Amino acid sequence: MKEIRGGGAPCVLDMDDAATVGGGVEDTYGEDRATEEQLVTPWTVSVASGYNLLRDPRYNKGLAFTEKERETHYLRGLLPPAVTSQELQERKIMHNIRQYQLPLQRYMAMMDLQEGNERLFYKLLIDNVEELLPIVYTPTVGEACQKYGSIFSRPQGLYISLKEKGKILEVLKNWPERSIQVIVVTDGERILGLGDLGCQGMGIPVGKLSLYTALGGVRPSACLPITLDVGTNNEELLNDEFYIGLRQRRVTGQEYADFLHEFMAAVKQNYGEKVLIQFEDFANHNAFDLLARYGTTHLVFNDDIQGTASVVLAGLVAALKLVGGTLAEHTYLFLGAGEAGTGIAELIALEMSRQTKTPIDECRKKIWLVDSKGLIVSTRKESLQHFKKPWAHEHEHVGNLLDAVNAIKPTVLIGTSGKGQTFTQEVVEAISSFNEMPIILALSNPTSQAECTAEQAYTWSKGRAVFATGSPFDPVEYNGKTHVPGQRQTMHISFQGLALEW
Ligand SMILES: NC(=O)C1=CN([C@@H]2O[C@H](COP(=O)(O)OP(=O)(O)OC[C@H]3O[C@@H](n4cnc5c(N)ncnc54)[C@H](OP(=O)(O)O)[C@@H]3O)[C@@H](O)[C@H]2O)C=CC1
Ligand SMILES: CC(=O)C(=O)O
Ligand SMILES: [Mg+2]
Repeated sequence: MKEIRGGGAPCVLDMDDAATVGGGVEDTYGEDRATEEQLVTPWTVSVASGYNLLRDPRYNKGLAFTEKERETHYLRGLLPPAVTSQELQERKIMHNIRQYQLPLQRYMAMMDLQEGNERLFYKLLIDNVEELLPIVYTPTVGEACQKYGSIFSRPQGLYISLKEKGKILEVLKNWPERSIQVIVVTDGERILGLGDLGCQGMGIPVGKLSLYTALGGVRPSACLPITLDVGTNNEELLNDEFYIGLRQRRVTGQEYADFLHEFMAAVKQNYGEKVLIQFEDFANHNAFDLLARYGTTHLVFNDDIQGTASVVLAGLVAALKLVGGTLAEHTYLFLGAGEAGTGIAELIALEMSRQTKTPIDECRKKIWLVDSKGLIVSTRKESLQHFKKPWAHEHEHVGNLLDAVNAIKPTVLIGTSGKGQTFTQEVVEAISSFNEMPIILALSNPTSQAECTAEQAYTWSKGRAVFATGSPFDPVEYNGKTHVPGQRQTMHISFQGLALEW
């Protein structure tokens, strides 16, 4: 047995109950065992009770507090008399959320719930994942970030700005939780395909971490969303009176590197070396360097480079069962040669190399990428960013995607450009003219930035495309056949904002 003393009465925990459950973090607060019937002791600094308990999202149960709990925790009179189950509360909230016409209103309702009753929020998310994922993550989170200054009510994570330079460790200590397992951090420079949203990128770490809990089972108290505010180059935000970040342009070079270094050191000092730091939506001129710099000293992961690659490879392996052939027998063409594009390309090449025992350089030759200047070819090598160089193959200059499709004749076309409507009718018809079942992945987020819509992909390929998107699309009817996840050979990956449908 051990005794924990807060400001109120001592609480006695059975040590077996406090045992480590997963990831090496002790379940100090009893969250792993919490059910609706059994209220875990509501520790804050002291045991929360009465009015404070109702305002503590981690322990608030709203009208689901039982008569006994209302008595024990000084809640009498603070709640209306009805006692309702969590299930009834869930039905009520879903009913209310569905009344909202605008996705952003639904997003705000979900954020309110997260701030008011965390367990109900996660129950809702888990039970209605297909419906609510597009609300708490892409596409709606993109609009939420664009308007974050206007809709901001309460902070949901840590904001660490240049004002805190030299004091980042102290700032981390202001966060109420000690046992952090996962940090998702952004500097807001490449939010989905929407560009630099500065401090308002906070919606991304908050949304991604809610998926860690809802889909991955990581305790909410072990998750920490962080936004590093190093300024923004978004003039519209700098001139927006509601903007919540620093009103200055981004710092770069040594000043940026020093700030990031202080942050990385402070995280390790405060939470130990086992905390996972997930970099999210950094611009590529920083993302690759951060991963390389901290890959050997910290437990780091870049979702856009590495996470995307793993779900796309998994999707391709599944697609090949339908289309036929091995990874090495296919030819790949990417639109977009940044984090997502080169990250996916590298993992495909690695797996191809593993499967065929062929040197990776040879495997890379099956993969071609187009960036804003055209096909990446060897004559451009000198001027290319380092992460593009491995993809500079021998070929004459090709200036645009349509010409590249006709020249390379890919069997797989992958969009990671962040630019909407770039898989035009000509492009889809071209790839469909020499493939019975072209694999087309329009991965850019949010929906407005998708390279093409599901309807366009199925219509222009005459229903033959094996199609996947980054943000979800409704089922499409083409020639009397409904192309919908769950019908035909369907696979659906809903993590990482990726919905693969075929
Ligand atoms: N579905 C998913 O799970 C994921 C989706 N994404 C999405 O992928 C997109 C890109 O992200 P990321 O790779 O990090 O971004 P980057 O900025 O690193 O890369 C974008 C790439 O697209 C190229 N590009 C931009 N516009 C055009 C154009 N009109 N024609 C040809 N190429 C163009 C850029 O060219 P240049 O280098 O010449 O500037 C660059 O190579 C985003 O929309 C993001 O939301 C990202 C991660 C996961
Ligand atoms: C899904 C994701 O991580 C992105 O679009 O950036
Ligand atoms: Mg991302």
